[in-house]
Amino acid sequence: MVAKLEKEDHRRDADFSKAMHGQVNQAGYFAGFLGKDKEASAEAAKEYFKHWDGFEDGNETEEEKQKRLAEYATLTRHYYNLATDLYENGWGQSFHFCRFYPGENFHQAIARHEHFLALKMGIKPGMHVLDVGCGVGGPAREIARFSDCKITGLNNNDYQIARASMYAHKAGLENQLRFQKGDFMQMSFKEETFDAVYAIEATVHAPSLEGVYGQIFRVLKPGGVFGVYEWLMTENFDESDPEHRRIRRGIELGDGIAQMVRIEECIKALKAVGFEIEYQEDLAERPDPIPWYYPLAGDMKYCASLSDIFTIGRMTWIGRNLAHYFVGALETVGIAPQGARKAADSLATAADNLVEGGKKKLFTPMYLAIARKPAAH
Ligand SMILES: CC(C)=CCC[C@@H](C)[C@H]1CC[C@H]2C3=C(CC[C@]12C)[C@@]1(C)CC[C@H](O)C[C@@H]1CC3
Repeated sequence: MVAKLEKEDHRRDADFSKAMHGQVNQAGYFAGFLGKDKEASAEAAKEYFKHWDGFEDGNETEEEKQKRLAEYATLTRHYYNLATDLYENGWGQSFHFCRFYPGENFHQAIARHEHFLALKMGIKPGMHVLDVGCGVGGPAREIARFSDCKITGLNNNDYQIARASMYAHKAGLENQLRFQKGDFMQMSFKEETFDAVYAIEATVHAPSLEGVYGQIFRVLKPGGVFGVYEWLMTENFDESDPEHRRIRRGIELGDGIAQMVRIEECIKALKAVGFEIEYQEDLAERPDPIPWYYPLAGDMKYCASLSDIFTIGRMTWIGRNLAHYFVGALETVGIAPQGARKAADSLATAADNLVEGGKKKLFTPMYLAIARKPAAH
């Protein structure tokens, strides 16, 4: 019965995705953006923003919060229905942050962050690895090449799965990569399937870290390793401070997150499901000369290549205004779907709050934990 209902849900989501995004094309954002079905896009925007409208300041009742947590799967799916093309166009195919060295360009730094995780986890050639919340597969392609392993990508958004599969094919990596639709809170993999599991800035979308880490623990082989870059509020975050709550809410709203918790809760959750923590570090605390949030702050002085000028220039005052009025104009004349401007604006809100949270050290997008499932379990 459960399997039948799950199949029906999957079919419904797949139909919606096809209706909204149409044919998956290689051109990415612009062609993809204009080819959207207007009605389905408006529906995705309505379904996403109904969870936030009126509660932007972070003042909501416990009942409202519980409702959002219960509906995390639809909330996240619709967030990525709205955000994926904007992300790809503005950031690339690896949906995460990273540290930067002076002179290192944006895409090199992003790839190094992925290599660092693979190295810390000790991913070896031939291992079968699970990527939880794989996006459009940027990190999976990089880690498959870097470590010579096989990766299964898990994601609950059909559009992202289709794009990840298309890119894997284009890269000639079909033998190493496969992508599967699924909910990370109820994975359909058999227990003890994978040698290693990683999650890059993805498990923050879960309604409970213990829930998703418990699933990861279950599908790992005994002795297997889990590596995660987690989004968390730091020990400086004060729940009773309205400014802190406003920043957290801005990040949650703009990034499709039902609820973001503190570092200590992440550690507690890892231990509670049975992991032995081998390494933990907030990489945002390293004394780097360039802050992780510089691209979102539009800080042009750190650009290290021509392509950086386009990526970072988008977030300057001029770039942001151009994007705002351009998307707005396209929506007004009916070229862009209804809700496109609101989606783009909510990403701008996300950017502002991520930068503020980063500057005030209230938030980290790169809490690194390497945890092992005990061998004799
Ligand atoms: C949402 C989670 C858990 C992870 C994604 C992290 C980042 C890749 C995104 C967070 C905020 C996003 C924004 C953009 C790209 C992807 C993020 C950095 C844009 C730069 C895309 C282009 C738009 O015009 C502005 C966006 C600001 C926010």
